[in-house]
Amino acid sequence: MSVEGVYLTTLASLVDSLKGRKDTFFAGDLDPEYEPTRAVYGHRRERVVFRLKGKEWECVSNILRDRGDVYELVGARSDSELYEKLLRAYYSPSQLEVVDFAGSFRRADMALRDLPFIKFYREDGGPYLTSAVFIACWEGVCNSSFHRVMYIDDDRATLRIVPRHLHYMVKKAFEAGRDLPVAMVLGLDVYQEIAAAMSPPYGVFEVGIGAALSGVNRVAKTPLFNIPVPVTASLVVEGVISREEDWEGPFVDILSLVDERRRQNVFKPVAYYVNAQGRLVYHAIVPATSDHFYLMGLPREPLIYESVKKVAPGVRAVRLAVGGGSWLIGVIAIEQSTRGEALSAALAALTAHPSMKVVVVVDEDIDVDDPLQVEWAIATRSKPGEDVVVLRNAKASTLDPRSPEGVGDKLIVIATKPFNEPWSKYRRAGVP
Ligand SMILES: C/C(=C\C(=O)O)CCOP(=O)(O)O
Ligand SMILES: [Mn+2]
Repeated sequence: MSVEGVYLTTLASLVDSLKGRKDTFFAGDLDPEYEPTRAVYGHRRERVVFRLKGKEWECVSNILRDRGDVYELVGARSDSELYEKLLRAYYSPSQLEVVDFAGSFRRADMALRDLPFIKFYREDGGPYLTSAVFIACWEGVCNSSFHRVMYIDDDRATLRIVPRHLHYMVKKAFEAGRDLPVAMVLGLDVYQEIAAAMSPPYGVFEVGIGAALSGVNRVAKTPLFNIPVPVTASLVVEGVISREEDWEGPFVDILSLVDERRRQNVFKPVAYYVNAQGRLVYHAIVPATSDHFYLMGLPREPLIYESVKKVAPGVRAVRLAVGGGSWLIGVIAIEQSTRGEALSAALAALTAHPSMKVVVVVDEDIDVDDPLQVEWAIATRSKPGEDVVVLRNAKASTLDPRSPEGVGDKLIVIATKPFNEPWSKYRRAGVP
């Protein structure tokens, strides 16, 4: 939601911009147990603003109700503009300017119980933070990524670390006989959130990507661990990811399934810092609702698009379908220019997003946002004996109960018109 071209570069300014808007539901004080989930489920088409009973936080949910909200925030009018903007930031992260930490944050006397932990679903193993971003640096490389955090007590919380960059840093620190110092950041602006979800190659600091998107490139280095954090954050918690393990989960994830309980490392807070305005604003992402889909899945689409474009220059659209939790099912629309291109496009999509389990390739006349059109394409344009490929035992999503330990099968469905056949047999009849 850029206001006349000015990007809303803090979560507080975004919340302020919602005041008086008809498309916002002001829910008042909510009990942190289930009430935020109920409010979001009851107001899917509205932004939801609330306070958590007994806590100081202003919370906002449903920031991203649909793709249109992402376009508006990034200043794009179409997928191609959105992808172009996200990829430009991805390949040209901003140079970060380091400013004085004391100018942006002040030390606060807080404990984990003061943070906006919410129990979202009956099946959740405890109250959770769902928009905490962890920033860590190891041997000159800094990384920023989302991790769900489960409250244990005032000094301990477990976080889910899937085997990506933070996992690698934690492993390296443990091999060196050390806990990993981190900054847990809450209330980041949405541009930094998108960047943290993009997963660029190891060595690229996501905060530079977020800065390129928002235009705010200022970071401050935390007093104890010297970790650069965006000055837009509401709260910074310095702490360590310790070698101690405890239970994390169960937790209802993006697929609306109960992700299993696992032994995970314990986060131990050391010092809390509130932004200089003293305003605690939090993005309460209700799992398996639109904020989750558009913050976790959508930032992967430009990377899938780019990968597909290498082998299929006529790629028209890329979707992580909401029916697959915006994570497991991809739909790719291409204008075919050579034989075999559709299969290569499917392989490129699977490579770009290893959590993708099913990929359907359709022609350019199919609307990738309309599951009925995708079904129609499968029904009329695919010949299963030739157009269905199953790959076994590849890297897969840890969220899929059919891919234990993140190893699973892939399904490719080519639902494009056979390359050499005429369109006349395959075109949908029009109404004159
Ligand atoms: C744990 C994850 C998401 C969630 O809790 O909703 C990330 C899963 O990533 P994979 O690489 O697909 O396992
Ligand atoms: Mn990274």
